[in-house]
Amino acid sequence: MIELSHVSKRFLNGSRLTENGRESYAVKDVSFRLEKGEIAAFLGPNGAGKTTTKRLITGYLAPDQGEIRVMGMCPRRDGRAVRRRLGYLPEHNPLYDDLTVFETLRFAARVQGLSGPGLKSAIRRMVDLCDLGPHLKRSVAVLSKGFRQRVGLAVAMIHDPDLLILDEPTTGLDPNQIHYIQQVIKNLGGHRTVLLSTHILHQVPDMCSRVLVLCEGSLVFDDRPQALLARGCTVARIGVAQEPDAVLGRLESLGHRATCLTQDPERSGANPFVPFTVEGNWTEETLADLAESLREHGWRVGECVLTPPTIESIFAGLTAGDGTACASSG
Ligand SMILES: Nc1ncnc2c1ncn2[C@@H]1O[C@H](COP(=O)(O)OP(=O)(O)OP(=O)(O)O)[C@@H](O)[C@H]1O
Repeated sequence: MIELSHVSKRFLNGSRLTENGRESYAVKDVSFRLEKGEIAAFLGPNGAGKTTTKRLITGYLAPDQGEIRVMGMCPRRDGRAVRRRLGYLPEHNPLYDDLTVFETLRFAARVQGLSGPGLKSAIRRMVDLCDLGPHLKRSVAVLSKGFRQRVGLAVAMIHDPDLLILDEPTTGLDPNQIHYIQQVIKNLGGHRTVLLSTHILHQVPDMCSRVLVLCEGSLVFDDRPQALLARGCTVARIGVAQEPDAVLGRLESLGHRATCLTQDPERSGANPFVPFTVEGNWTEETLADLAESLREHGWRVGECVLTPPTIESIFAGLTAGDGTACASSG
């Protein structure tokens, strides 16, 4: 369905070098293949190269190196044919405020070359899928963000595309609307391929069958969500009755990355222990060793617990860029 093979893209902004003297690529030697029916989360920190990759897939940009195939076609050479089978919901969901919902759908259908009974049934399908029936006569200008997003999704899908690219489809929505959009997207899997970027990571395991993570232009992860979760390191939570800076310094000198969990430890009341999280692939044994080495330093150590990894902590480790994630195993 989509195949990228060693694709690179560089923007020439006068300077082609980064501060450390390396050539700067927006996308660097990226290869992946998505099959029909897959719902893939396309993740990465700001500036990782997600939008550039999506623009390469849609044919808006040409790669400097490598090859892209979308449904067997080259998105640059066969741009029109590719776009006929591709739906795109951009992050800011541009809609015409002076049209009603019905007019918006009709306009989108016409732009896709639909007319007559085909146009009518396409609108009906989208009204059912995105539950827009009671809102058809409303002006887009007065829609809530959630309904606006449903209309954007309907516009992107009105021509029944095989491939759907969604840019942050649930950002800024309330939990009910997020749930609704998630269900719509989940139901698309099987017969359509969906490439979806989001910063709301905890949605990913439930919604997606595949996860791609970009970092500084390179693909750093490509597998199932379960494989991503399995990569996580168990984090230690530890309470120490001591000045946070002293504890952080001590942990750092022992080779651990730690964070103080209380902004203002003075206010922690009767409890003298300041809580910290310490990254690493901890076990009960290695955590006990750490506590012991802090006690040997003359400090009182309180609660020590292991906390399972979250998708957010795994993502942070994958995209830290300094290779230290999960390195400090206690
Ligand atoms: N048209 C352009 N001209 C010059 N540099 C660009 C252009 N588009 C993107 N870049 C640069 O390429 C890099 C990747 O940007 P891109 O927008 O693809 O990242 P992103 O992962 O989509 O980020 P975000 O999550 O913030 O949208 C960034 O350093 C960005 O500044």
